[in-house]
Amino acid sequence: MTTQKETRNDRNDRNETAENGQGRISRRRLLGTAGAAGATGLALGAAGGTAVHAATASPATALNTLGSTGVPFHGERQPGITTPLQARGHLIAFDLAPGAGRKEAAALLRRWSRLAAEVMAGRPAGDGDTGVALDAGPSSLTVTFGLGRTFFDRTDLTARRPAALDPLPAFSSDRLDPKRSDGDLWVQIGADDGLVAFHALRAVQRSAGDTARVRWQMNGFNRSPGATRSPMTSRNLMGQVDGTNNPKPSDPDFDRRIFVPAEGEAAQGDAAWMAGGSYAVVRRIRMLLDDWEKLPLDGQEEVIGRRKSDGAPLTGGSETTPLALDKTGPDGKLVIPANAHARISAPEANGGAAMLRRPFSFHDGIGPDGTVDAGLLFVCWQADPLRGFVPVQRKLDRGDALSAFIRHEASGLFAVPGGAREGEYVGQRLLES
Ligand SMILES: C=CC1=C(C)c2cc3[nH]c(cc4nc(cc5[nH]c(cc1n2)c(C)c5CCC(=O)O)C(CCC(=O)O)=C4C)c(C)c3C=C
Ligand SMILES: [Fe+2]
Repeated sequence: MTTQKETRNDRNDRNETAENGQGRISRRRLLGTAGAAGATGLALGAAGGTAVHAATASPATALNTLGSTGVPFHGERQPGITTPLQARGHLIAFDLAPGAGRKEAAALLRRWSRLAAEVMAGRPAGDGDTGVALDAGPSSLTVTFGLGRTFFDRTDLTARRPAALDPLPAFSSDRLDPKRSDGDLWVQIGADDGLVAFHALRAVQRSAGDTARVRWQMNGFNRSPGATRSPMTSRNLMGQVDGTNNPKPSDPDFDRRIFVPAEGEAAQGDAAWMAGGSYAVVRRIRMLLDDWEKLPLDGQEEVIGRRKSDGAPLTGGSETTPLALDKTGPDGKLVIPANAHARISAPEANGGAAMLRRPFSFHDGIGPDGTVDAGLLFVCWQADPLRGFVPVQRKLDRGDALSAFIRHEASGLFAVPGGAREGEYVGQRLLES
């Protein structure tokens, strides 16, 4: 008989175990880890970030590195923040059901955390597993949990709500649909396989039981690993190389900008439970592709300030060359226009404000107005939205050339607590202290 603790593809490995300091894992899996580490280096090029990979392939199934690459659920930080962009994504927000309070919310987060640890390791989702992910390895699945502003009122924890969850300011270009915005709880699911991602999504939905109801769901995608000759920064649905100037985990101030510190002002008092956590701003940004695609190439490049072919600044060099913001052309005009998106959003133009952008593209067919309903599920991560998303969006709202081609249609801000240690669940430090 196969136990739930076993990997979907790991049934022959039962007797070949070795201690890894965190419990027992299969010897073949340990060997596989070394192989997957090579793949980690490849994957990092897509989004930057670190993920510890544990492979789960057995010789019987000979998974390639895409399927066998796994991301651990337990750790100081939640997965899905610095994990390289995955090919598939689901964003889903829940509201606690009437009558569900702190006790029920704690039980739900405990259930979800257990479930996430299982499916991220490539194991079944418990009794009644749907079988959708049978045959597949973990495929870089990540499940990330966040708490919305209203969660704290529903659970009588208003006094512990961090100031960073104050509502985002209204922006003049907002066209937000409240039904597709906010939510008590938020779950981000990413994987490099569509079936593995869907399997986790359904398991999360079913495990919500009577405690929480789906408020909204959005489905997205990115380029699949291996689709390009070598690992490259991904493109968005406007065709631009998008993600070049993201903060890198190797930057000296990366942790300070993206994660709430364990010590210092931000970690004191009522929000100490957020140590190691981060704040996610989620925006559904529709792209007005019919208008964008009519714009000639040089016009498109001026909107961003970078070449479309390779993402290099219009001032020359390659993708990673810094923008020469002061450079003028023979006509005396700035080569990177004053309203170019890359100029306006740069940290230098925003008092150093920075965020880690980790989006998914979306395509939901044709909208009621007959135009394509596609764009960017913009997800950005920061230690404090007032030093990340807010100042940058304020600036973009006032004079970004890209504004004519996009529409912000939904919005959410979520506190994403630090990772759960073994035996712990996400949010436990808030809910049980
Ligand atoms: C408030 C934050 C931002 C929103 C909203 C946003 C929307 C958005 N961006 C693109 C395409 C590109 N953005 C690029 C760079 C870039 N964008 C932001 C912020 C927001 N973008 C930042 C902070 C940066 C980096 C600026 C820098 O440091 O140079 C680029 C250039 C390549 C890159 O660095 O990633 C593109 C292309 C779209 C299509 C979009 C909404 C749909
Ligand atoms: Fe941008």
